[in-house]
Amino acid sequence: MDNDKETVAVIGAGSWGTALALVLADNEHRVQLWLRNKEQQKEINEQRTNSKYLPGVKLPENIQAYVSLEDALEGAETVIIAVPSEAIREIAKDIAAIIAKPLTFVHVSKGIEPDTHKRISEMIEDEIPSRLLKDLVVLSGPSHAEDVGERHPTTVTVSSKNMKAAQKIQDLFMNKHFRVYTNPDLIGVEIGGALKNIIALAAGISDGLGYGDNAKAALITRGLAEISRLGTKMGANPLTFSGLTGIGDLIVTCTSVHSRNWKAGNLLGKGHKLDEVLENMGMVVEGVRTTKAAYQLAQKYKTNMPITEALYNVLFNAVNPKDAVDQLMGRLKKHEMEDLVGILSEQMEQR
Ligand SMILES: NC(=O)C1=CN([C@@H]2O[C@H](COP(=O)(O)OP(=O)(O)OC[C@H]3O[C@@H](n4cnc5c(N)ncnc54)[C@H](OP(=O)(O)O)[C@@H]3O)[C@@H](O)[C@H]2O)C=CC1
Ligand SMILES: O=C(CO)COP(=O)(O)O
Repeated sequence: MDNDKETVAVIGAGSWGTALALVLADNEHRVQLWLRNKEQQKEINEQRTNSKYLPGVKLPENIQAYVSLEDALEGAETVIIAVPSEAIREIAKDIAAIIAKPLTFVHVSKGIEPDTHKRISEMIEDEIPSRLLKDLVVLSGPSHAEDVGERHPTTVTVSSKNMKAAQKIQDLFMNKHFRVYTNPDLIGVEIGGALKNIIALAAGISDGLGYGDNAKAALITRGLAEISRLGTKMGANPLTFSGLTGIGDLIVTCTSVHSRNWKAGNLLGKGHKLDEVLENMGMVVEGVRTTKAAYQLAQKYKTNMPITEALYNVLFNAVNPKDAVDQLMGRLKKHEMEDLVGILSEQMEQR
């Protein structure tokens, strides 16, 4: 493994930024972790814990927390952006105003922007001028911070327009607990990571309603079908959806009690209101915003996404979760492999 030691800035000390800082620190890099809360900074630097976002994990001395973005970026060649998708533009703009030379950026966020329908890498490209953007890499896959904090075996994928840069980030993070793959399909990797959160919210609702494993398996399988359908139309390689950033992340987020999206869905299924759920979570629930974006994208690309549509109605049109499930189950009968049938009949017609 090629692990040259370097100074890495991690922007965002939530659960994921902190867990990734730990991986980098285990690889003996010097980690400069940026956050906005002075109390949290003091706790990390003095007690070596981040009790709000990653309780029970001892952080090594080579992680230093900063509230000044300038200080966190000082001497860093690589910048990991680990804030919720809603904060990406603001943070990217702030970084661009500070740095003087091009740096490698890695984003680890999972979302799509409503209205613009931009992926995270596209939002970063909008905000950081190309002269300051050496390379841009995404890191995604089935990886709850809580498990990474325990150093449990975890696998993720990195992707970039420049695969040499992706390989460099693979080396930066890779260790015996954290295995990193590469995949050149940047669109597929970003779309899979973003859209699985919609299905995880739905799986949480299903569990909250007291429906069983059959319902969850159905949501995961048919969820993957609609993610692949939209993702392929947006330019992704369909094979990516059977990989870590597709089915892999869908499985972990729909089945883990650690998932913020599943937890929020679970409370909705139990009858709590969306505002109340989000207020009490204390951590980001990306699937809510992405449901809006995916609902708009389904219309734009004329793509059938019944689970996304049902969830959109629960979140934004006050449809009762049980009624939404009844509507999903009561739709017209259809062929399971409708996309495949469509492709095959087109091919037959062309012969
Ligand atoms: N948690 C996980 O296991 C994983 C998360 N992800 C993705 O990583 C991203 C971050 O998630 P996660 O770490 O869980 O989120 P958390 O809710 O745990 O933490 C969010 C962090 O971002 C900071 N933040 C929020 N808004 C702003 C803002 N406007 N400006 C600056 N900082 C801000 C928060 O700071 P403050 O405390 O001051 O509010 C906090 O440090 C998401 O896109 C998520 O989908 C991906 C894989 C795994
Ligand atoms: O993306 C994740 C795991 O891979 C985290 O999902 P949650 O935000 O639902 O916890």
